[in-house]
Amino acid sequence: MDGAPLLCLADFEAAAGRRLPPDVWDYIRGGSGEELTLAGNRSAFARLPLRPRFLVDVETCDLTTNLLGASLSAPIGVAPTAFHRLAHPDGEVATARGAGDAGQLMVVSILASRSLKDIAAVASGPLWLQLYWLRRRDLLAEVVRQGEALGYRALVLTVDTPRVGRRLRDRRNGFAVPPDITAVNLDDAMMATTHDAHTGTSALERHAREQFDPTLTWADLAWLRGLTGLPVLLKGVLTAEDARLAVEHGVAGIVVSNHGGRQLDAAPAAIDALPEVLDAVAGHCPVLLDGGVRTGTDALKALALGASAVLVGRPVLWGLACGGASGVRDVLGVLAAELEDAMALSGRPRLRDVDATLLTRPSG
Ligand SMILES: Cc1cc2nc3c(=O)[nH]c(=O)nc-3n(C[C@H](O)[C@H](O)[C@H](O)COP(=O)(O)O)c2cc1C
Ligand SMILES: CCCCC(=O)C(=O)O
Repeated sequence: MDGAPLLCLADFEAAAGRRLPPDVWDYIRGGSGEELTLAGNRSAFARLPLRPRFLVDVETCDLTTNLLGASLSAPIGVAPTAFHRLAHPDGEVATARGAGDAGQLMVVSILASRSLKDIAAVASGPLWLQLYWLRRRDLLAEVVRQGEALGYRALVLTVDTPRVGRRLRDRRNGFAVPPDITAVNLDDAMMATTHDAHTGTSALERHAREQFDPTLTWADLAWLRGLTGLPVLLKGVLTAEDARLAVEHGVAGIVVSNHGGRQLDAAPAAIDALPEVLDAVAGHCPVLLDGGVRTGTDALKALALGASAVLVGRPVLWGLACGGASGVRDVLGVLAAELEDAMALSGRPRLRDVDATLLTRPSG
């Protein structure tokens, strides 16, 4: 690691930005279109003040929680992001080690650059597997079977990506995935286009147009359910209407997310979409959130609104770039320490005390 101490996630971001090649850095940090949603994910958190209570015994704050049967040291996990070897040579194996050391959940992307088997072999914490709906259903089914056999505990189907958003940084850079980094859990021939660099276009955008199935509808979920006994969560839900449909289709959970501002630009900030989704779900399944979580107080705000946990995407890649497994452990550790601190300083020592009164004055 650099000489300067890395005390908050912004420190990891600055250090990672100095280490990574400019086109990879742009791929990681960028959003789509005018990057309104990317900025909104942060500014929406900043607009929510917390209402601390005092004269509460906060000597011990308990962050431990249980999510779909998995015990976690804190309600904070790793969001699925593609190609971790872009950030560190050990890729997802380092991430899984770091997340396990931190006692936290890792959601592994179907576009992981290490095998599901190697990741599972080092993981001491729970793993979930994220899916994109591929036109090649045979490959999708094979990945699901493999994940289930290896002990991945849930599937997270990302619904906000019928195609990849207009990411102008990647188009300007002619971004393509370097030839030595591949989505090893999928077919090499199918992934070949991800390495195809052309100025003015993004190889990942072109790849997704070819390989992701944009005809996916609610009716197709039954096919996925028929393949596996694993719980299925949907990632990318932003409205009450879709949340209600998700519950009707028997999902095990929902991740409120706008894909870190990388898909529909002008989609609502994740934290702003959370209340309507929670309202519609009415306790039928856990609701998680990702997008712009950078501090313990951000996490506390999402939990106060009713989220069961938060996930972080880019910060994990910053940790990886700064120090591999220990960098990931440290990023997750800083976030958990900040959350613990915020719980103490707001007079909410247990997660069950973290409720809407942290944000809104109770009536009466
Ligand atoms: C570089 C990068 C790659 C991503 N790859 C995936 C992916 O493979 N699957 C997926 O569902 N989401 C993917 N995402 C979205 C994340 O899961 C998550 O929604 C987002 O990063 C959360 O926002 P944050 O980065 O502000 O924490 C990716 C995000 C980034 C930044
Ligand atoms: C082809 C999709 C690339 C992974 C992804 O979801 C992202 O970059 O946001």
